[in-house]
Amino acid sequence: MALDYQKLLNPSQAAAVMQIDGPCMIIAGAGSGKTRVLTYRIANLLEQGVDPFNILALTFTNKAAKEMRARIEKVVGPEAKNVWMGTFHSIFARILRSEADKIGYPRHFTIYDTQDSKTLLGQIVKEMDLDDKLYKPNMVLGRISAAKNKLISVEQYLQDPVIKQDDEAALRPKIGAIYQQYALRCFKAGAMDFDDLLFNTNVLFKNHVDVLNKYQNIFKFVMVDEYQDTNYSQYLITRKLAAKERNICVVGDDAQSIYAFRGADITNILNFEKDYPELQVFKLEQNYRSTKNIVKAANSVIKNNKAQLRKDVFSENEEGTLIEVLKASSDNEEGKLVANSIYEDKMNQHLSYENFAILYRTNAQSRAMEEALRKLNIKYKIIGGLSFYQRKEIKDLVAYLRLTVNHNDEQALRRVINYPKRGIGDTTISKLINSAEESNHTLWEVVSNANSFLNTRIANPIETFAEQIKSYAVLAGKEDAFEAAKFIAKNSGMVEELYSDKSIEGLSRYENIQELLNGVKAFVEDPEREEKSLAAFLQDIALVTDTDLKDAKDEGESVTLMTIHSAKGLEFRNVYIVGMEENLFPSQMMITSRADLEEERRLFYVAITRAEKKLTLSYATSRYQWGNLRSCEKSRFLDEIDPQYVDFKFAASPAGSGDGTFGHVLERRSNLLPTPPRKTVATKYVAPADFKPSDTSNLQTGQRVEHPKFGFGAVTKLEKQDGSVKAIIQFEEVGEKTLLLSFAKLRVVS
Ligand SMILES: Nc1ncnc2c1ncn2[C@@H]1O[C@H](COP(=O)(O)OP(=O)(O)OP(=O)(O)O)[C@@H](O)[C@H]1O
Ligand SMILES: [Mg+2]
Repeated sequence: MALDYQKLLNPSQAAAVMQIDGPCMIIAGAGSGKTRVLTYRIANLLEQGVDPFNILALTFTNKAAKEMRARIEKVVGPEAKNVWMGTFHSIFARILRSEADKIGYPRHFTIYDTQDSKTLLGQIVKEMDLDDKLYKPNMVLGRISAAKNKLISVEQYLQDPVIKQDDEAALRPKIGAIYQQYALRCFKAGAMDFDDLLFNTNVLFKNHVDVLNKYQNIFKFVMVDEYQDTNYSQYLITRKLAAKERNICVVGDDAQSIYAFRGADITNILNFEKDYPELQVFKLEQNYRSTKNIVKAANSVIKNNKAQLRKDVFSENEEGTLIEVLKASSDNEEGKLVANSIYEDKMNQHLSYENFAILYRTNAQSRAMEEALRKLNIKYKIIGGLSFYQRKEIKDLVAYLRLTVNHNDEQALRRVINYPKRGIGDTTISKLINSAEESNHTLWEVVSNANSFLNTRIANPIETFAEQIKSYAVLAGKEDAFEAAKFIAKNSGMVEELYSDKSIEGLSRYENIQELLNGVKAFVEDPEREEKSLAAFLQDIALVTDTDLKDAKDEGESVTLMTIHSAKGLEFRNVYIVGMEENLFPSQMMITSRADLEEERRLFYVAITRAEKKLTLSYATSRYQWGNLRSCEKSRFLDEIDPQYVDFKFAASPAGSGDGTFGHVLERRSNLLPTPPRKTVATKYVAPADFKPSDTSNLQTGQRVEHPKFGFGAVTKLEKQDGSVKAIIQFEEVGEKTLLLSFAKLRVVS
């Protein structure tokens, strides 16, 4: 049955959906249905008889792609499955895999994650005898990444006089040399980092016109969501793909461009108009997501930006409640206020915790929120931060799997060559690395022929290890991913190693390994997967983005916590934007120029426009940063919102209190709380499942800590005694305890 687009869409949306031939662009405000238009546009193409294999839709997260696919499938049926839909990285990783030989890569190339890239850069800086304080991996990776996203190759980087001048002025003249070595090492290891996936796609299309032709014929219709956040490398890929048919449709919002720091380029929107003079432009002005108040407040904020395309966004939804502002005396207090408010709204308005999201500027802010939510027994999930796949034990097992599929994967090899311990010491590993360097072999080639490089006694365990890995490869060639992974987890000794550790953390690491194996099993049993090999599984997990993890471990009804960056495109009934303070939001690091401040303001605009019904902003007048208590000033962004949309009553300093603390107001809030049933709001401390103790060798008095049994507390005194250190800690719930640091499992929370 054909869809009634006139009913599902407003006239401009419907017009954009019906326009099939030729380039089109929709640059419109938040919540105006851009993503909805793309979804129905694909549905319409399919209804018109377009082959799903001829449609390419690029989204910002895999999760967005999944949702879009599910919606289309609902209306047009299972053929929606065959539409090419995904992030730039996942789609082009797939294409690179089938064309890898053309650019000299193995078919089963590894994808290095950011951590792998940084580790490798650290190793290179050390090998080159450079100052690691000057050449911090994070900074170097940022430079290399920026170069790659502008398609600047190693050769160009080394030759460009302007770049040379820049690096010299920054007293970092060796970045080019590091880039060169880094690219070489990745290539030798058969590995690509995230930026390479786009860079190499461009290389592929540039050097192999036949390949480009092939994909131009496949992708007769190209669509891009969140176009404002594409970088040059992505822009060029889409331009090349659409060059033949010119059926390209992009949607975005210049007011929501928030990735300039990663090379996203607003000029891509302007270029688009130049590239396609026959372009049709559609305007969408009605916001369907949020109340009038929220939309007007968002407009009043973004108006302060000079650099933006003028557009009016309005809402026909209800007026809605005013924006609430909460003022707290500290970050912990802020957590409490937010948690209380969530609890209260959930109870009074019969909502589900799924309706709530807490958004913050930096991941570190989640700590105070988590603490407060846990105390009220409110379930939450964190998107981003240290994700499942970044945990040590998971990375260890995944390294075994990667090494099985691609023996040359140097970072994986270095990670597991002596884990679990098999008597291959650091000196030996250094020797192997040097031998590889000197003889111009890969590390794996040296490892698998260790006898030719080292004496027999040292070489034997190394060769045994190599044989082991080779046998895994044989197995992985015959069995599916699950059988292979299960065998490798056991045979490598990892399972036994973790099982023998009976501590709480040891147990949770063991469970994480089981969880990973469950994931592999689900992958293998998914009827929609054609390829069930270990290599296919690895590709799947290499491209999990932070936001995708929302689905990874669904713990039922829970509040969502994430950075504003990961909230792009999403919507929640009630939204809290916390940490509305100068130097935090806008971020101190980001406001050295007007352009940076405008990017921060766009980020604020993105945050506001995630809310459907209720928006709450909060700030604290003091906050722990780097272990010190600092006083903070409220964010200038709060004053930029037109006050007629804001309710400051919760933030008003109580008359006559004079000290500016929030005691009275807190009380007022607490009075508003319905008396919670005792069971739900237990004061008893509950340790989180993933509790991880910190290194406490530098513990200071005054620091806040968390103990798996005693809960939260502050260190009041540290005493040295017979070489060990005793800490006296005042716990909030159980009072003072004296603990020996060498035994106590403490997590430092600030
Ligand atoms: N014509 C319409 N009728 C009913 N609901 C609509 C209509 N258009 C959009 N919506 C709804 O409004 C909400 C926002 O739409 P959508 O997410 O597509 O907006 P967007 O422009 O992509 O927003 P963002 O800029 O945040 O990505 C969604 O819940 C969507 O289903
Ligand atoms: Mg959208």
